[in-house]
Amino acid sequence: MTENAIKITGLRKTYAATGRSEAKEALKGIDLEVRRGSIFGLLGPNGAGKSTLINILAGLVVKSAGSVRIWGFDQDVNPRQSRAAIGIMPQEPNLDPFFTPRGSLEVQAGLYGVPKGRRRTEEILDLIGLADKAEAYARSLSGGMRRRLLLGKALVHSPPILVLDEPTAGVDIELRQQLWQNVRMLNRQGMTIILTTHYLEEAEEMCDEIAIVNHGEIVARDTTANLLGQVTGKTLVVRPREPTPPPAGLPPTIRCDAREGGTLAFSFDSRRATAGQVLDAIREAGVTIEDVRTEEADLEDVFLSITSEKSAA
Ligand SMILES: Nc1ncnc2c1ncn2[C@@H]1O[C@H](COP(=O)(O)OP(=O)(O)OP(=O)(O)O)[C@@H](O)[C@H]1O
Repeated sequence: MTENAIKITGLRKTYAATGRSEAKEALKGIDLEVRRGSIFGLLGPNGAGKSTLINILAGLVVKSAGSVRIWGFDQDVNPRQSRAAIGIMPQEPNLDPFFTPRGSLEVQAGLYGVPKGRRRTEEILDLIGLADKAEAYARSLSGGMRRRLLLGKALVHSPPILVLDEPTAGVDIELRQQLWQNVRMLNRQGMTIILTTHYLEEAEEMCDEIAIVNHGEIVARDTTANLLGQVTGKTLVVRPREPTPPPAGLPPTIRCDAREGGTLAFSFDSRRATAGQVLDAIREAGVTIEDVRTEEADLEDVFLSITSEKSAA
């Protein structure tokens, strides 16, 4: 039987009350399994509990209840092995400004007890594209280089699982692509990848499977394709040649709302009609189309469809 990369059961976290704030139940009993070898997306809005979950995996936050197994090691029974099985690229660059990239990687390897003969410092410098900056002080590195160094630090102990916490927030396109190339390559070599992101497009492109966390609970857990397939509502935004009110005479399956700026938004269910059929219906209803664009499903749509299904059930 194959062990999962991660197996979480009944995980709860309540942050204690402080003088200023009330106690906060950040995780309300999470069950989650992540398959070995997958690229797994953990999605959710701000404050959903993603960082809390990741920090528990990293051993930085102490859970209130439940069990966490990392690469088969129970965190409570084998804390050292479970910590060694995971590498975390944190959200915030927490680099010592006086270390060089080579120095940072060496220190990190030392912290994980990697013997000198088994360190992969030069290989990692190459991978993250910092070989020519190996002796530069961290404070002289660009934001993008710092991010890459954080990825390098997460890899020094050759963990089988890599966790990336919002790796592309505020990152330019070039760095984003480089980062994803690296991640794909590591995954091809067998590494399990877990990433959090706010961007559904990114998750759609990268992840095999996704869990959506909201208010400390998992509200959806499926393959990416299945999850996106749940969003069947589509919208065509039309700019009419002349100012036009929402036309009468549309089929009942198409809804029309007037938007600011004189555009009309036509919403329909993609299981019932194609965009071409909707465009025909719009023309038949007497609208002359100057311009048209589609609105793609985003994380919000997935949330809306999931929560409305739950409340309708
Ligand atoms: N140290 C803390 N003490 C008290 N409450 C906390 C602490 N850390 C997080 N919280 C609260 O727990 C909830 C979950 O926060 P968490 O940071 O895990 O969410 P998140 O999904 O990672 O959000 P983001 O995307 O903004 O990082 C939030 O309501 C947050 O205010």
